[in-house]
Amino acid sequence: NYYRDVNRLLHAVQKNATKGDPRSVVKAIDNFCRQKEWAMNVGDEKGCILDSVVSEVNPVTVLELGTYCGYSTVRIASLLPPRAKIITLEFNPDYAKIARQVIAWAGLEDKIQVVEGPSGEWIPKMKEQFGVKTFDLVFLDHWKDRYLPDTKLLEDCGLLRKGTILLADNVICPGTPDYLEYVRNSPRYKSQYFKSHLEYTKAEDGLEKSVFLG
Ligand SMILES: Nc1ncnc2c1ncn2CCOCCNC(=O)c1cc(-c2ccc(F)cc2)cc(O)c1O
Ligand SMILES: [Mg+2]
Repeated sequence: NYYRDVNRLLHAVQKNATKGDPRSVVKAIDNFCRQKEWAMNVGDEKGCILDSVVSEVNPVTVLELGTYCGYSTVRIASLLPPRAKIITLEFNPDYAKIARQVIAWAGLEDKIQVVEGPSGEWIPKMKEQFGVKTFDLVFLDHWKDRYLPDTKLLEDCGLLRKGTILLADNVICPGTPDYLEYVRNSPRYKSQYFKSHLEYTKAEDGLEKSVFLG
């Protein structure tokens, strides 16, 4: 079952990655998913695009929607300045448990807060619960039909500021048509598509980077 698979992914990290070395954790997961079992991490090809956006934005406050095993969480956190923080929301408690251990192996617990529960419930509580004013970067990688409602929720809760970057995974596969239509046609966003491939495959996929104009 799916839980056993993610457990094997964790063991591959603990076996092949150097404790405290985030990039070796990323490498170990990519090798495992390429050679042993596909898993829905953003992967190494789209991961490089993610790295370049993170390095360009140099965010202090990051929100990630959909932690899964923590691959992109570790990838982002490894590029953040010292005081920067990531809040990452995961709905599935089994995934959250694995992600916490992957994050601990990478030695990034101090930068990352894994929050369990549905994004729709937690986004309205961000300010009061975590003292967040606005996010500098939001990485959307959770249920594809939640990208649009959660983006509107982030707007309504005043969690986006002029210049906040939204980076969305899987806009082609599995696809997020309503979200794409919104960010590409709304006067409140400037959007750009980064063509790539579905993690560990030759299928087309890509990331959509959208700047909130306020
Ligand atoms: N806090 C929260 N609130 C609400 N919902 C939440 C949540 N936290 C998690 N969830 C639930 C969903 O989490 C996982 C979402 N990710 C994907 O489904 C995904 C699927 C594929 C894929 C699969 C099969 C194919 F054939 C082709 C592509 C590829 C990807 O890169 C994906 O990211
Ligand atoms: Mg994804």
